[in-house]
Amino acid sequence: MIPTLLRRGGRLSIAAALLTVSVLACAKGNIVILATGGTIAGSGASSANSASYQSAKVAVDQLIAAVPELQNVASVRGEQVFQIGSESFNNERLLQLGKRVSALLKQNDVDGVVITHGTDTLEETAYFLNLVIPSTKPVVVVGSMRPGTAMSADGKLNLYNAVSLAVSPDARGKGVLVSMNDEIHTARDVAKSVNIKTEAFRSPWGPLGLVVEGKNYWFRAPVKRHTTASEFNIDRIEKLASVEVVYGYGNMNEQAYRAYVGNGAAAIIHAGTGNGSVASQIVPVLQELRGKGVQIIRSSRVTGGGFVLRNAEQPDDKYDWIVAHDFNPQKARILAAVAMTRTSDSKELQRIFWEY
Ligand SMILES: NC(=O)CC[C@H](N)C(=O)O
Repeated sequence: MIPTLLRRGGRLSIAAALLTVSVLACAKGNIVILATGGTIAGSGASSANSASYQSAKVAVDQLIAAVPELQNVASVRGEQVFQIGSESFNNERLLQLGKRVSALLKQNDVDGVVITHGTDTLEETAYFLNLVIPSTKPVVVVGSMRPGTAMSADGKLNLYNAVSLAVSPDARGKGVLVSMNDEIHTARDVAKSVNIKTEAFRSPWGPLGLVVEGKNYWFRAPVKRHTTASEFNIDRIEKLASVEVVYGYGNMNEQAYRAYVGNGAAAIIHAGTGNGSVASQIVPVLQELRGKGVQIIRSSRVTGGGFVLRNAEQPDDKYDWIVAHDFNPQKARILAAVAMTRTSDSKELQRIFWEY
């Protein structure tokens, strides 16, 4: 471009060329970091405190200031949405965060959003956003396992990778992503699998790729419906359905199921043993609750790859129950809570569990 302009000669052309070059050099994408708390905003008493510290202490502007390298990859600004441990997320906070993400992504001056988040329920928020945000712009959810005050803290690099991922054109249209420990995961699959190590997040079907020194290396892409291909849209959701999880174990009793339904639960996620199996004394209870209109959704408490199929272990067709397929119980709760804003038909709900 410059030689062409120079050949045409004249001072104006040279000035235009220089202006174009400097605009191109500065044309970094705009990323908004929505901070919600967690260990990535944590602070400990000493640098040796990698595991005992207080989460949700450091404000978003301090997080950004601590990584000046962010400004090399994007124009970054922050908003403090919450300052909480992610165990204190609830449906109202999910909706508030989702609506803010959706509003930001509609702006022409926003190219992507990074959400800093505690790791305990990170996979639930990320999957929720994956279902309801109608945008191809990247949304990257990131946390850390050590507070910024600790030796070998992982937050800075995780944040740098998350921002460089969020500003990448090749991250568009891949649904909500989780970037931790140099890996890129789809929000659909990823789950916190270890609670003390920096390699805390795993996807049973593998990560989508790696991010190394701000460059993405992709190996696969999500095939399930998400974001712009989803039938759910945060802009049309004002309240999530009441869905509760009951954990399966030996010596099960019926009290938790009945208590939740008595309190208005529209669906119960049965976090069953193995294949989502149901103890013989619980089967008639779940049949009775289904008869009252409550949806019964069988999932597995198995970590790292639960997989529940219809009519395996229990006759789901006969009982009109639903299976959660490969979703862990907490993600099954999110999907059911979103899906039941649109339908209370069990066949439709089962279709949704296969498709998303
Ligand atoms: N590593 C973490 O982020 C855990 C801290 C806290 N329990 C949270 O989820 O926010």
